Amino acid sequence: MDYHGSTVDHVQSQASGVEKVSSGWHKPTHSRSSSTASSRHSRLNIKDWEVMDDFPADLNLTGENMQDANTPGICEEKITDLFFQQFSKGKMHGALDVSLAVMSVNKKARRIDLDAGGILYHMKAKTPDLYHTWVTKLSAHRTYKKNEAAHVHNGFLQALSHGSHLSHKNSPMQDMGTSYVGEPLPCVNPAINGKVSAWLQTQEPDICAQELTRCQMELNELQRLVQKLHSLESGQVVNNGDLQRIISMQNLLLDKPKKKTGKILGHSRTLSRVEALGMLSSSHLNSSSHLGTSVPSIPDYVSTQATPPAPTSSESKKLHQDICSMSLKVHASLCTAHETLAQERQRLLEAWSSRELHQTTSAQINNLCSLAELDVKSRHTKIHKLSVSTDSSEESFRTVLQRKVCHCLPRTYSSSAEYFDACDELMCASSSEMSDESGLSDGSSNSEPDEAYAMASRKYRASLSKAPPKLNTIKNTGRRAILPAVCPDNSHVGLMTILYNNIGKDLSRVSMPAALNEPVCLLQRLCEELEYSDLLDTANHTDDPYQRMVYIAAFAISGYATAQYRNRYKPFNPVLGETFECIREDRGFHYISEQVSHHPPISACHAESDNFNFWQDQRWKNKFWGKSLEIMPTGMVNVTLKKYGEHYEWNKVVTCIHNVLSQQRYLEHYGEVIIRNLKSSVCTCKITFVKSRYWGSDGSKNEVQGQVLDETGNVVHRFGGFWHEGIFCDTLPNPQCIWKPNPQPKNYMLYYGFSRFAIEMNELTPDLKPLLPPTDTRLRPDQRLLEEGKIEETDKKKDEVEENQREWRKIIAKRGEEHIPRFFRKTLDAAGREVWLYNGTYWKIRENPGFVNVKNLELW
Ligand SMILES: CC(C)CCC[C@@H](C)[C@H]1CC[C@H]2[C@@H]3CC=C4C[C@@H](O)CC[C@]4(C)[C@H]3CC[C@]12C
Repeated sequence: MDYHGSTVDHVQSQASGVEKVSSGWHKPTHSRSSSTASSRHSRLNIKDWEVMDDFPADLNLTGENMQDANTPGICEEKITDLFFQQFSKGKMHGALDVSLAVMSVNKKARRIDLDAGGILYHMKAKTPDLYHTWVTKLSAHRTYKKNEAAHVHNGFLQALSHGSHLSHKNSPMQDMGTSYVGEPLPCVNPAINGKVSAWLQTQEPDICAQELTRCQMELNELQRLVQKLHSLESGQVVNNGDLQRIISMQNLLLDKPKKKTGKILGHSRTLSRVEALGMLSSSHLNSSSHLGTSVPSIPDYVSTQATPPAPTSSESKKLHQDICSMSLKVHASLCTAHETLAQERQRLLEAWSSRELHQTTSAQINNLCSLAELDVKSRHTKIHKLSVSTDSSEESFRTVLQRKVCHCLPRTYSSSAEYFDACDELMCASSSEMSDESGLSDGSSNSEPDEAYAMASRKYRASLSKAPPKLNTIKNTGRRAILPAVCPDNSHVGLMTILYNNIGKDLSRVSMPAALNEPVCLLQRLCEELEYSDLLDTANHTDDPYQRMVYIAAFAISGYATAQYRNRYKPFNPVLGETFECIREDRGFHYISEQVSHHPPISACHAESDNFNFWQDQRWKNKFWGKSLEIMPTGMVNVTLKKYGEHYEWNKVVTCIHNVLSQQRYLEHYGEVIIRNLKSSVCTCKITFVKSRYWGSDGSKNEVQGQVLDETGNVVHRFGGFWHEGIFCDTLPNPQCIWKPNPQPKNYMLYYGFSRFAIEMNELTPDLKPLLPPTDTRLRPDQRLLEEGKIEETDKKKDEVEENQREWRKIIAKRGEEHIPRFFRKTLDAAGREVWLYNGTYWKIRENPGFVNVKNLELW
């Protein structure tokens, strides 16, 4: 399989050595990636992507066909009963459950993406034929598995109604495949058991299926009669396919809303399906069956096609009668089927809205949902569609008035121009798109074989484990060592429900309840990248330029360490003009940051010490793949070392939030970082954040490897390790561990997973308060309330802050003005990129005349 044509061809042949690349497909480059590489490829049109809500209308395969989906000439991948597997050199290297993955296809580009949460496959077919074959087979397999899942789901409910535990040996769940093996199935509360049981007993589970089968038989009979009549009277043979199409069109048209306006009303999904098929079929019918522009109803069709001017024979008279009576039967059966479906729907609705059942079973229902993933899939489809739009308009301001988590039916919010706390922009990207390529999926410029990486990785791990651990000695910094309140449990917050309730919105426009927030904002998250600023101090005292580079590299890696424990909550999104200062006498630096742009959101920061200057402006793009969200930062990080007058600059890698919508969320960083010394070409550094190898164990997670190269490209130093565990450099005169993350504070899981450094950031001491500008994050009331554990008040306050900001922005816009950041100015760097640089005023004003004596922004 191929990600990006020729690039990947090249990478493949290098990366996998003797890899047999099939005539049609290439192996996915899953394990190495380059965030920089992604920009090399032109972006394909988003509109060309379609999220498969299986099953393609024109395909008529059954899942059974998929048991043997080893399409010839399609490399070494195959679809087995449950999994998409990848083979290389005869070894199975990875597998994903195709039926549970979100599948998006791009026919034009012949691309297929499968997002299974933990694993993302991006594939490209070499020919349209192969593309078609794969889409067909994958879809057929998924449909088959879905039906199977629905069956199991049914079995599950029946088992519930009989009070049996599903993990019973012979439970249908056993057939579901390895993905469920070992997972404890929901334990059933007897009260619910009774309810479900009563409910199930009142319905005959197969009645609907029986009705439909009957309908189908009758329709077949009707079709036979019409055909016969037609050939008898006109001598023409009615095309079997035509009639079938008409009938299926009729079925679809039943869905169509009464009102036929140009605008799509009602249930968008049903409509789009109808419309899509309608477009397909009607154009097809127009050309193939002489039926004109409109699609007639069955009776119309029967009368136009089958009714002769006058009955010509007794045989045809008889046929007419038969057709009439059969039509009546079909009508009656359809009515019964419709009624049964309506009743079932009503029962489901009632069961769902019954508070008691709902509350007590929500966990179990969640489980069921994730098992069957049928409904979830359709939501994914919508969410996926939402996420493709870019977020650049003023209209993305959004306040969710009703923040309580609500499991009720989809609700729409009426507020049109709203401010939102972007994940409020988790999503807080400058743009969010469904992408054609990703850092992860990109062909990587990494040329070393996987084995070499794996070996080096084992070596680094062994060396790191021998290095003495960092002692958990809490140095007395005079700062707080604990947050005032523990974090709220947000496991009940159904993200899917929130997103479902916001259908039609870009992901980045969806506001979340405060229980999902952590009491730091993105300006503070940026500051956390300085937690290991001592590495820069060391670099500034290292005379050898190559060794110096090793420390700079370790610093660049260390900024990612905090992600290990920070995937349950999201930072506050700073409002425009918000600032955050951080003076760390103990570490010798002072830091200032400001939110300089709202659309796109940009946070600029600058820190200075005796040894270094550090600055960056943070902006990024989102790519949502259905289950995972990739964050692709676009700004550069800059460090100057005072002693050597050097300026280092590097890019950031992609951060992927896997399983973003579930509690199994985790963060991964991947891609390549290139560190350049802008003042001298004596050395450069390449760091690879290795994408977790899907065939590897947990041992290969969070791997990082790097090299310092001299001017001619020779490797001078090698280092490696894990961004959450430490970095070891074995080429130094004295091979050593150059960085290890600080041990986490006690009970850190109760405190948002914060490090000691993070705990200290938002502290507001009485001596500091009068010195801060009123725009400082520490003074932001909603964040303070959250820190104090007052969740409900936080929600209210957050609305107020956002409302305030919205009003202010409206006023500025009305005046035709633009907000000018106070402490940063926009300029172009040497490479012509737009950057935000510190304008030097903050610390001066703070010192004299002091922020209390100048005009400030009132943000809250
Ligand atoms: C639904 C919610 C609770 C999910 C949690 C989302 C969290 C994990 C997301 C939201 C915003 C994200 C951050 C956005 C931007 C960056 C800058 C990048 O250079 C490193 C990763 C980092 C710092 C992200 C880490 C993960 C992050 C904090």
